[in-house]
Amino acid sequence: MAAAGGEAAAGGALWAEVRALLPGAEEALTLALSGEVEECVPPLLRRARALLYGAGGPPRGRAATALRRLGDVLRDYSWEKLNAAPWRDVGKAWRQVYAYGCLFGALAEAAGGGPLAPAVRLCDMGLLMGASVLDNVLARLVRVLQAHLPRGQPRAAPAGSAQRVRVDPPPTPVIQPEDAVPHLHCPSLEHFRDNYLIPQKPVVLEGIIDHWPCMTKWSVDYFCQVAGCRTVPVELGSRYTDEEWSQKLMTVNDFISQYIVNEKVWGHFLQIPSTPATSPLPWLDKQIPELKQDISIPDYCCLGEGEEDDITINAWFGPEGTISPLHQDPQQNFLAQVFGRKYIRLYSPQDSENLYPHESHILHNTSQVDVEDPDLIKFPNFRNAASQSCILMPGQVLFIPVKYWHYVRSLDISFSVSFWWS
Ligand SMILES: O=C(O)CCC(=O)C(=O)O
Ligand SMILES: [Fe+2]
Repeated sequence: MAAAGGEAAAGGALWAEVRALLPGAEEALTLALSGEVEECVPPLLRRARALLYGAGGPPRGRAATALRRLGDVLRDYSWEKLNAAPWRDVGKAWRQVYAYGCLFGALAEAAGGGPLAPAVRLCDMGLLMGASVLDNVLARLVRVLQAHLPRGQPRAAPAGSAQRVRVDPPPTPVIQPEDAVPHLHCPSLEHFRDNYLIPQKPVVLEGIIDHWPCMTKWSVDYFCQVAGCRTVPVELGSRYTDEEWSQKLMTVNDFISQYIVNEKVWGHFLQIPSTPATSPLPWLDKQIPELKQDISIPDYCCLGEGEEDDITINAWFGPEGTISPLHQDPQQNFLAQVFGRKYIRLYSPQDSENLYPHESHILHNTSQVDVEDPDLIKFPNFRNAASQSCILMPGQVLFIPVKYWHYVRSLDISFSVSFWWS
């Protein structure tokens, strides 16, 4: 009895915190949308709102079941709209309906007093695929839910890993001094601007991120602890040009246990040096602000003309052997290495014709050449392309000028953060 009473009290505390995120009165939750949706949708939203406020406490029993179902219907209906057109053409109102579907579903789960992982997943889906509603309530709700989850455990070694045959990693490339990207320690803004930004020359900057909290805090275990239960977008496949490459949503814990901890096993079975990678999608920014607090925007970005809010921050977390094929991006880039090492090869945009970009529009920014094993019969001019290379070490930041071609291979389990700026 005592235990049940304790659980009820804990559930009550959770509901009180959840409820405090929502307006006090039913009409104050306006359900405003930024555009038109089909006329059957607003009554569904209002019905869900009435169920939420009607009980005076957490919806229970039939009210909870009805709220959960309405959440399902709102998500299913808007999901079809989200997938019926290219992403940029999907109306914001439909993404808001999807977010409301996630919100009502997550609230029904939280009210039910059961495990909270499904509610966390719904919040993440809404954050990833929906548009912000009620002053970004899903981000605030997931923080509350996470605080009530048991804190993630450091990962255990995979069962039987000690007996498995380990594959030797491919050798670390040797870089000739004449091909090495220059290194600079904390240059002044002017020196960087005049010698690297204006002439568009790559450089490795040292000493500029040593004070970032991520440098001491972040590790695979730390991610399991702060974000293990969070659903994030992941890219699976050794390189995005491969046929079997795909994107998937999965929890950080699942990604780590399947693709980071077991990566040597993969390498052994598949006899390939490279294994799956995580995503460049903005989950760091949107979903897990705890991690974003541990980094900052490099001061040198102020030399650009764009606004700080327009800087795109990408997180790259993957096992040893993950490859980003040779490609170019439309903005300047600071690629900051937090842990692990990366081998990076760079080619000037002036060499583009020697790099054989794919012909299709979608892969036009990607070279067809496998730079570490080029087919010189198929791509003979590749031998005329001049490259620079570096092994990016933890604490170093590589400046990649806009449109500069870059090829990246992780030499260890690696985490990098890139800042795309203009
Ligand atoms: O680190 C990687 O694998 C790729 C990084 C990259 O392409 C970028 O930051 O633009
Ligand atoms: Fe890139």
